Amino acid sequence: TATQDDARQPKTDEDTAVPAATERSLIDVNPPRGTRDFPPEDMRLRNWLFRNFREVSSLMSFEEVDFPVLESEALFIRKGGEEITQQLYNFEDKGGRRVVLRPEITPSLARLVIKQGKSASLPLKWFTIGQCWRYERMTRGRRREHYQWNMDIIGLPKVRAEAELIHAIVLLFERVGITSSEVGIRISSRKVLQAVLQMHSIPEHLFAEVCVIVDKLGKVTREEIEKELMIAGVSFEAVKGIIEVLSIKSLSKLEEVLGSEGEAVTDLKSLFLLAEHYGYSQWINFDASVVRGLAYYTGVVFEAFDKEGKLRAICGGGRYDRLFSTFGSDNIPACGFGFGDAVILELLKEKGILPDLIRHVDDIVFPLDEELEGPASQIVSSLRQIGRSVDLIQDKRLKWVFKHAERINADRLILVGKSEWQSGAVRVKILATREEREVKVDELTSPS
Ligand SMILES: Nc1ccc(Br)nc1
Repeated sequence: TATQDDARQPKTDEDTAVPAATERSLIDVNPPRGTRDFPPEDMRLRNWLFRNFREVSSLMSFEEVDFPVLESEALFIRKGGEEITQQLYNFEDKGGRRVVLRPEITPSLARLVIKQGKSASLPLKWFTIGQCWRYERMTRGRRREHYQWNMDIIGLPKVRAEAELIHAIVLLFERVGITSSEVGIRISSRKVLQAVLQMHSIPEHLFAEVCVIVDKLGKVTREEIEKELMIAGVSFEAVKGIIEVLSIKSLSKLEEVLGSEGEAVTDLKSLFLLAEHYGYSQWINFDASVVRGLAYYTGVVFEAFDKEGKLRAICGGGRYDRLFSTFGSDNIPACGFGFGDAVILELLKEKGILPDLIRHVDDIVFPLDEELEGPASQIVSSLRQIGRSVDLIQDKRLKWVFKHAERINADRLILVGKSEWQSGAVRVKILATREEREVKVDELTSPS
């Protein structure tokens, strides 16, 4: 468009009549703060990643769903002081409604399950890939949007659901070339923390808030954690107990501390046994410090991380068995994870294993002069009719066309020339063999 042309370069052709001294102010060509454009090369990489998300979802027999990026603010108002609810991209629309650009997917998913009611026969295995937003003061210069692959299993109370979700994550890593020596999946259960709070008679209503605070372990100082826990009403003794239990790194040690009968230990032992059967034990380890930062998790929680510790969590998730009742619905057990589009690509880049995503087109068609544009269009149409991708080139010199054919890895370059056309033929160059010959037009669409 004119603006883009102007943006690219000032006009120098004498035949472009630009008034001598016009005031032209260039628009800001950058996207809004914290957001990204996806020019073709980046879009090819994003599509490659999303194709892998979709293929894993299909391997697991998950159904795709989608929701509006715009949601009612009420869906995300919850106690517990989570970062995600303190950074809502919220505003009032022209109808005076309080709305948000969604910060996560799970509440929308729960909303749709409730809306579908009995017509949604459980268990449901749903996935989506959607853009999520946060409004963060740009002081930290972090992105304000990212895309998340979400996989959720609704209606299965047992840890075999979590075992399925972790299998999906492992399958994804294997597909994109990541190994278990580079990435691990830390697993724990919030029932560990629940047991500790019960041991110290900490009231249930503090559970979610304590989880959100404890999730900051490793991100803020231990003193800060202890201070926030005390402010939240957790006794000094309980704070010590919490920190002590969360430093446990083995299930056997956890069993020593909590006993063998509690749900935390039995759930985790079942999950690690299932992992053996799936054959992905080498990807996972128990780590009691994993609690995740979302208030609504109630059971098993997990997150994938790069073992060099350079990056933020690659993905994370867990069981949320009370979310539906907090929305006023009959309660439905559920678990799920979110897998962002940014950290995984940073990791692949850092490992030097980003895929080389070349362009390709089956045919390039180029009329050698203007009066042959009609015949060229006729050829293009017949080729596309049989499903061949065709790049029709106009207003270029032949030298540029040859270079372009190499650049976009065309299989064939079809030159429409006057003399050949008069005998119902065109010149075809096969790029792979560099062979060039005259071909009858109706042969172009026959399987070669
Ligand atoms: N929840 C959320 C949304 C957007 C980004 Br970027 N990160 C996290």
